[in-house]
Amino acid sequence: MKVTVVGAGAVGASCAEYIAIKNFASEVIILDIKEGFAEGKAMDLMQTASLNGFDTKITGSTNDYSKTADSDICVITSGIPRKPGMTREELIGINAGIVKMVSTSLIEHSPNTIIIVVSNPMDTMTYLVHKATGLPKNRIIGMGGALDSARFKYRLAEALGAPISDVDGMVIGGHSDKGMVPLTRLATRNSVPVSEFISEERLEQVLQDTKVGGATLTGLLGTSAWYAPGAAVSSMVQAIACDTKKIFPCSTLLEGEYGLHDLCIGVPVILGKNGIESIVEINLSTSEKAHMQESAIGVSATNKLLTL
Ligand SMILES: NC(=O)c1ccc[n+]([C@@H]2O[C@H](COP(=O)([O-])OP(=O)(O)OC[C@H]3O[C@@H](n4cnc5c(N)ncnc54)[C@H](O)[C@@H]3O)[C@@H](O)[C@H]2O)c1
Ligand SMILES: O=C(O)C[C@H](O)C(=O)O
Repeated sequence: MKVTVVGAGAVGASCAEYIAIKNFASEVIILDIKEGFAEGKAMDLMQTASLNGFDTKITGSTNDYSKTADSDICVITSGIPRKPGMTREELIGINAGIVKMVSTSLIEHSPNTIIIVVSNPMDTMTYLVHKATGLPKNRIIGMGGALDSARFKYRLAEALGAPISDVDGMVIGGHSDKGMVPLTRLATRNSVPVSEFISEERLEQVLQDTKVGGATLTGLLGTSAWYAPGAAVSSMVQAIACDTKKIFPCSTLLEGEYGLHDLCIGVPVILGKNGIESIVEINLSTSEKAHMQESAIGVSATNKLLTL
């Protein structure tokens, strides 16, 4: 199993580290445009191998895509992150050009690969990769919902005073401050609806804190987060590499599912060796449907800013 991660920055390196520590891939290539940067990150990570007990071989490359040839999975984390006070959508001007160039370079060398898009604004970048590469929809997957759901579970556990392992919940919709749709109605503590334990007001606070999870961290860190994003990507890579068929909310091209067309947005999917094995259509309440519709309008408006 060969995995390429483009962008050796905060998220790319964290993602490569978690993939290596989980020890399911034989090879991870990290590629960056900055001279020597990916090679340095790869060497530093390889020097953790004996300490962390993994055999994954990590190699760095400065923009040499021939090193990425025949990758089974490629992750795109290249591009600029936001600064405090910015929205993810404001990154489109710089990141669209980077993501377009990177995705076409990747498939030149790995025509059968599965691409996971991380760069922001992620739903629009995932749509752009569709337009730029023409790959089948099961092989282009945006990462957002896995991270947002992890943050949702963190906030739920905090509100419930429960261990996170006792909590389950999912966030669908666009990966944006306004567009996320945390499914509070379906969240549970060990199979019991969370509404049995906490008030509607507290649950609303959990929902709001979840939606601004990325912005909150950006305010604290001065740049956007990397540990949870890296862990979220690595879990998706593992599900594909090990053909687990686990459900993750992912950004995927919708062609009528959830009543939506011609955009990529977060919905539950089954991940396996073919990438997206299927989209899971769950019954949403009237208000969840309305939030999803509103979220889709936001994503489509950002898509319109692309020059395709
Ligand atoms: N989808 C998500 O949930 C999620 C989560 C976190 C971050 N992000 C996004 O991921 C991106 C990366 O964030 P980061 O914190 O790692 O940023 P970073 O600045 O630490 O790293 C980005 C890296 O991309 C490299 N790069 C730029 N242009 C490139 C090119 N053409 N080819 C190869 N490499 C190139 C840079 O040299 C840099 O090393 C940002 O757009 C950020 O908003 C998304
Ligand atoms: O918040 C950001 O800009 C980065 C990322 O999308 C996140 O949610 O951490």
